[in-house]
Amino acid sequence: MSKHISVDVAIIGSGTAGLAAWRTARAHTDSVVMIESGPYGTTCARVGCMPSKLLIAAADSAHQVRQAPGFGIHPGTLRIDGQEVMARIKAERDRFVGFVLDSVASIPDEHKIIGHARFKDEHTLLVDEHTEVAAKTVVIATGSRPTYPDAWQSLGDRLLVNDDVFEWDSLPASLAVFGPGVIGLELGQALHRLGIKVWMFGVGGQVGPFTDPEVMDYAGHHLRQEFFLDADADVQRMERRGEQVEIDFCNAAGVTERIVVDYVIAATGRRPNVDQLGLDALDIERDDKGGPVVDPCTLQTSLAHIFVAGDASNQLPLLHEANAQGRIAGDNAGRFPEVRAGLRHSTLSVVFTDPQMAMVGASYRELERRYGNNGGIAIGQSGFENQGRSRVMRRNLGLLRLYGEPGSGLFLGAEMMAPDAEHLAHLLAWAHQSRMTVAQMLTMPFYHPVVEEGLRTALRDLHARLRQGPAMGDRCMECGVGD
Ligand SMILES: Cc1cc2nc3c(=O)[nH]c(=O)nc-3n(C[C@H](O)[C@H](O)[C@H](O)COP(=O)(O)OP(=O)(O)OC[C@H]3O[C@@H](n4cnc5c(N)ncnc54)[C@H](O)[C@@H]3O)c2cc1C
Ligand SMILES: NC(=O)c1ccc[n+]([C@@H]2O[C@H](COP(=O)([O-])OP(=O)(O)OC[C@H]3O[C@@H](n4cnc5c(N)ncnc54)[C@H](O)[C@@H]3O)[C@@H](O)[C@H]2O)c1
Repeated sequence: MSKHISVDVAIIGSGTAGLAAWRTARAHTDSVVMIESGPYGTTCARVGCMPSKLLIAAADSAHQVRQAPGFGIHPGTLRIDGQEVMARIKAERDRFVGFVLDSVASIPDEHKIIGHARFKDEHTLLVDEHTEVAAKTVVIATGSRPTYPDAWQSLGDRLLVNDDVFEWDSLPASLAVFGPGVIGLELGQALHRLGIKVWMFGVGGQVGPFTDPEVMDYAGHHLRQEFFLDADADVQRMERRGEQVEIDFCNAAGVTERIVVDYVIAATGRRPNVDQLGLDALDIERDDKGGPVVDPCTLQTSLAHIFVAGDASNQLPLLHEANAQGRIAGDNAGRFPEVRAGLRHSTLSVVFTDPQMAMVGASYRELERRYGNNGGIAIGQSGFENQGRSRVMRRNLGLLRLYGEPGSGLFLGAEMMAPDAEHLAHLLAWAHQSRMTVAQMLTMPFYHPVVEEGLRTALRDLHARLRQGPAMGDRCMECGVGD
């Protein structure tokens, strides 16, 4: 090691969590370093949230053109220029990355080290072979990376992960997407709507983030109307043939079918980047996947001066969580040993499919565990097929299920595939974090005609099932003209 430094706080990773940790730690001390082994710019801006939403925005545009005849509008032949689509995505992506690079540039040079960090011991990090950092506290904010079966490596450059999609100069003709989870569905549906022939394969029947079987069934059924989706696929063979990939799978009729695609996208989950940190050098408590056990309120590990934030913590791999966790961990690392329990928000996640998917508060599976599966919770629901505003917009697809606690009437959580779920989910998350009862939520104002009236229908249903309000009629008034 050519250089030895000593600091109060060392942060490993300069993604969303690392940058947030740097800002909050800096409020306590100027003796902070942030170590980064890859390019600056964050996963969110470079290969995650932002480019994926840009791709989806282009796909939405194509979809609206295709939907226009349903309103009596006939825009003519749709032409999708793959080069222009990708050029806009990359230009806007670069703009978002540029904002992050600007804020990284504003961090003093002495606070930044380039290289891969690993632990030598509880208070010492080695960065590549050039710097040894002695730190009073450490924040691990190393993010996550895609994971897929090793055997798929044989596909060479025909095997892609999300990062690769955003480097395309144009759009391919055909794809197989493995993993109908969050990334697979967002990318797969968008690419299908951009004219690519998409086959999507899953395991075990899981679709999207859902744990409520009714919402999952609804989503699977609806998505299958749009593109090929086998959520419990029997894929028998996958082999590279020249510049393409040949896949044999057992189709719904039980017959082996062969497809040939330009690329395979692996969207089969992500793993925290904690396996190359030299954790074996530490006597730190680990979970069953080998990651450090992390206190959700302080973000401390069993070694009190080592914190984990963002995707690396393996809690909720979402952007706002990375930011919130980074702030808590950085604040605690800076103020150590006077650590504080930070505010953890109610769970809120949104998948930008069409219709969107969302989860709020406790999931159905969590509540089943907590309350038992013998009717322990009350469930209210509403469909969006006949919801007034949704029908007006011809976006009348969706199922919203709300969970409430019998007796107290507390709102516990929700799972949904619904129009504008991103907005419904925020209302519900705010109510959940405010610990509102279903009765209190029903006293809130609802405009007309809006998608939120569908939420009110589900709340009334839940209220009735909690036996705190009148039974729902077969048809609710607001589906048509409103209250
Ligand atoms: C395709 C896609 C779409 C997404 N869409 C959304 C969305 O719409 N909404 C949402 O909320 N979330 C979304 N996410 C998730 C979100 O992007 C992540 O939760 C978030 O970016 C994680 O931030 P982070 O700081 O934990 O990790 P990162 O931003 O990945 O930062 C980790 C950093 O640590 C560095 N590093 C790793 N190991 C070391 C080491 N040993 N030494 C030094 N540096 C190291 C890495 O190079 C990296 O720069 C999406 C993710 C993907 C992949
Ligand atoms: N809108 C958003 O907020 C957003 C968008 C993208 C990603 N993310 C975050 O990134 C995380 C990771 O996303 P992801 O989609 O990679 O993971 P995921 O866990 O959501 O989905 C992985 C899917 O792959 C399936 N699978 C696993 N092995 C398989 C195999 N061999 N063949 C076929 N299918 C297989 C799983 O059953 C699951 O359905 C998400 O949990 C989310 O937190 C969020």
